[in-house]
Amino acid sequence: MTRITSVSLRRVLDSRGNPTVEADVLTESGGFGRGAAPSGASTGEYEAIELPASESIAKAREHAVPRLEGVYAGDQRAVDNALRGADGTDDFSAIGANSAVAISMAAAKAAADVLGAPLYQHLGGAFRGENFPIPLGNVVGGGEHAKEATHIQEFLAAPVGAPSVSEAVFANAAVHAAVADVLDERGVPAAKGDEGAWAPPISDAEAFEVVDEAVDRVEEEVGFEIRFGLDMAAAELFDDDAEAYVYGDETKSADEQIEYVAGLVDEYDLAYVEDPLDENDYEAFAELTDRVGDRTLICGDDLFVTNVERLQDGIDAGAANSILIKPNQIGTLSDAFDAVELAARNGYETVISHRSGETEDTTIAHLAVATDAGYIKTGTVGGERTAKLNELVRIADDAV
Ligand SMILES: O=C(O)[C@@H](CO)OP(=O)(O)O
Ligand SMILES: [Mg+2]
Repeated sequence: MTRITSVSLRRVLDSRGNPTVEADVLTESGGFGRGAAPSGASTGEYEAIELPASESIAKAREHAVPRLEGVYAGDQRAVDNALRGADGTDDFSAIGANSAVAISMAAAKAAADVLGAPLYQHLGGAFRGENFPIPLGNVVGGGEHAKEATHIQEFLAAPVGAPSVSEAVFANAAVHAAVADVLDERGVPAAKGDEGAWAPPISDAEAFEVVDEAVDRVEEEVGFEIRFGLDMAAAELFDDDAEAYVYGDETKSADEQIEYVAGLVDEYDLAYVEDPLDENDYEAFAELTDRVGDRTLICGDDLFVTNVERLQDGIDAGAANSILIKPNQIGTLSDAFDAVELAARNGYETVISHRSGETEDTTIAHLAVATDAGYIKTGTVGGERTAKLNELVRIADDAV
């Protein structure tokens, strides 16, 4: 029933207006699935390779599509193995991880369609967990996502005490709105960055004050605990030649960076810190985790790139205590599931994540529920972000 009869690929717009790959998968019994690849701006050095959309489509049409016809979409490993076999490299540099992930997601949806099950149920199976992820909502940002704003890439609201997904999602939107009020009161103009977060021309120190104040206001209003966290995207701050983290005119050594982040965790009771150190510095990650890992999540994004080998290195070194999962960093859903499983077996928390360049695709909302992830990072406002958040609200409605 789920035997694939056709795979078609096209170029569509992503949220930055760049071309990205969309895949449609059809099965012999009429099942249909559509998936679209997201795209990063602050990409990790070790990510699978995204090719220009047209090139990736041409290569995938030539090498992958013929291999996929006849494969069972319900057998996700077979689909993803066919993609790996068609590509023949470790990093999808032959057909592009953008085509690979779009097809992988489209096949999963086509199978769910045939089976008459929601995607989270198909992917998670009968024994999936009962938990719903806490959404981490980007409310202030800069770095590679907005020039002339903060050095730290993302300040993320974390509604850890929300009684439901819906209340969590609305709390993050309220923090986003409260940030606008606080900035306005301070006379700071603010445009928005790539993910819809406010991108004010203020220092990181002032951004901490603004977000702290906004979170306090909303916490009082809603009556449950809201904390906040960061994606420092420190690989983007790290200058290899200077061997230092560069914050405008200021630099910090690795030791100073550890000291700085540990201080922030305590001062602001941070719930979450992603990529606080360079993607090649497992040792510094381990040191920071040792210092503050009992009271906050230290998450590896560029560090692990959803790759089980890099995650295993991290586990061996004691680096971080959580992993960001981005299917397009590794190229297939099977690979993303393997990373989630390895993380879970070793007590690492998982955070399923969007990219800064996104589409209306909602797969990651289903993936988060299917894998029982503790968190999902998928923005706060803006259509390509609310597509996932609203899907999560629908799943929560549907699943009870
Ligand atoms: O660094 C990140 O975590 C992501 C998403 O927020 O950004 P990008 O997609 O640009 O890598
Ligand atoms: Mg990141």
